[in-house]
Amino acid sequence: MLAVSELACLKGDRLLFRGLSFSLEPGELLRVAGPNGVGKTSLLRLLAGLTQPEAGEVRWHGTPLARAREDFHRGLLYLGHAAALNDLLTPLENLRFACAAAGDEAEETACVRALERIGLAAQLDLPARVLSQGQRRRVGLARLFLSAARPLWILDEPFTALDVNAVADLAATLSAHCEAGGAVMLTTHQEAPFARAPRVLDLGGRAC
Ligand SMILES: Nc1ncnc2c1ncn2[C@@H]1O[C@H](COP(=O)(O)OP(=O)(O)OP(=O)(O)O)[C@@H](O)[C@H]1O
Repeated sequence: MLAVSELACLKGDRLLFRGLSFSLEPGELLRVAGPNGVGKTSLLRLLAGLTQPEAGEVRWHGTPLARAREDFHRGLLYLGHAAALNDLLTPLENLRFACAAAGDEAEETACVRALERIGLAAQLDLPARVLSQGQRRRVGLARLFLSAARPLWILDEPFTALDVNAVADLAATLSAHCEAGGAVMLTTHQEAPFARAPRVLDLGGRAC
């Protein structure tokens, strides 16, 4: 699905990593590990097309990303580590806006169902500014339930601020996506009860 070869990432005047090669196949869950500041978020942002690599190549189903951008972005769900909500809008409005911005036609009823599924049934009509950190995180994660058709999920710290039950629920959702033929690449500093242990890509040992 995704093939990364000889990737290098420069931030400011600091080379975070170089010569990074790995692949991600359907059904796989890949956890990017390593200490704070090693470059995990930078790697995910680079793969999501938000920044450019200093060197190396990313292929999507065998085609260099530069020539497969449209197809890649149709197949990708990227959730960054910040909740990125408009505080004046409700969870429902935020979710519909995020879907529209990503080019997804999300019916109101489907969005309501996704928010209920993620545990926000009682917060549907509240302004996002009054939500707790865990609830803000859940608004973003509700997109998972509207993105089954996107095979590749790249998630930066998706478990942050979630309670124990929500962590277990999210781990089950990600495991189910992989079992259905999707792939997940994520960063997290905490353990989660995945159905199968994730493959680990440790950036710590590769840092420059
Ligand atoms: N514009 C920049 N100029 C210089 N350094 C930068 C710039 N942007 C990011 N960095 C540095 O790049 C490094 C990698 O940051 P990144 O957010 O990718 O780390 P991370 O592994 O995700 O860390 P964490 O576990 O804390 O989330 C950090 O040391 C950060 O300070």
